[in-house]
Amino acid sequence: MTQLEHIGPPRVAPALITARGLEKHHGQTHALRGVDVTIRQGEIVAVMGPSGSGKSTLLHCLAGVITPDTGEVTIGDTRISDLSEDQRSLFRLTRLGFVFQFGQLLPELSAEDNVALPLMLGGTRRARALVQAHSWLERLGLAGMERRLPSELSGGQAQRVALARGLVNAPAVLFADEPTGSLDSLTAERVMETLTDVARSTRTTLVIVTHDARVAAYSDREIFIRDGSVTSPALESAV
Ligand SMILES: Nc1ncnc2c1ncn2[C@@H]1O[C@H](COP(=O)(O)OP(=O)(O)OP(=O)(O)O)[C@@H](O)[C@H]1O
Repeated sequence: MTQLEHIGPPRVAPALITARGLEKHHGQTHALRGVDVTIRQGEIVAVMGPSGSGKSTLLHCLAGVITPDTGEVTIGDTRISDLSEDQRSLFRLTRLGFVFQFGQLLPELSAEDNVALPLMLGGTRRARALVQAHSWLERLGLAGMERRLPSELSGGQAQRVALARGLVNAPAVLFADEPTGSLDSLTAERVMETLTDVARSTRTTLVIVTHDARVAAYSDREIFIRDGSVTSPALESAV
């Protein structure tokens, strides 16, 4: 690209996730109190806040894992609240990726089968799914470990396998809930570098729930939640 091509108005990516007026109760607990969130295509966003503030509840509403009591979530041109439960499952399987704190790899499956699983559940044949799984494992520095069981991997390696599994279906959005919470700080940094490098190079939108400022430092933007409401970063730093 020449320097001239940089001249002109800044290119602003379109909104990919729009949530409006999200309210959610868990029993007596008012976990979300009218949350509005807009996340743009390719953005890396950290959702931060104290324990119990509603971060995971927000992530689960955005990803269609749970439905809000009121309010709407749109991803791309799909209004999640309009989908039936089966349609939401299929949408999650084919359009979204997930990474959790402890990886949640299936212990009886090898690394390659764990990564291939979302594709196979979506109807891809095993041989073809394994080709893509191998390519992601190699990209994440795990070539040669395809046949290992999760118990034969280090914590950082297992979390990379979980990243590969989250990315294998080329999701529009990768949701990560405390993705480095079970790792030591050096391994956590390496996993975050890998995660954000891959997200940037593939233009994958990344939503990370974390209470760790070192993890949030890898994001483009932070959304702070306190007592179920979004607060501004300036307000948060004053609290
Ligand atoms: N399934 C549930 N049943 C009852 N209460 C729940 C349930 N899930 C969450 N809560 C409550 O809702 C509130 C928000 O929980 P949430 O898990 O979203 O917070 P969080 O910010 O992700 O917390 P943490 O950082 O500790 O994981 C908390 O008070 C929690 O106890």
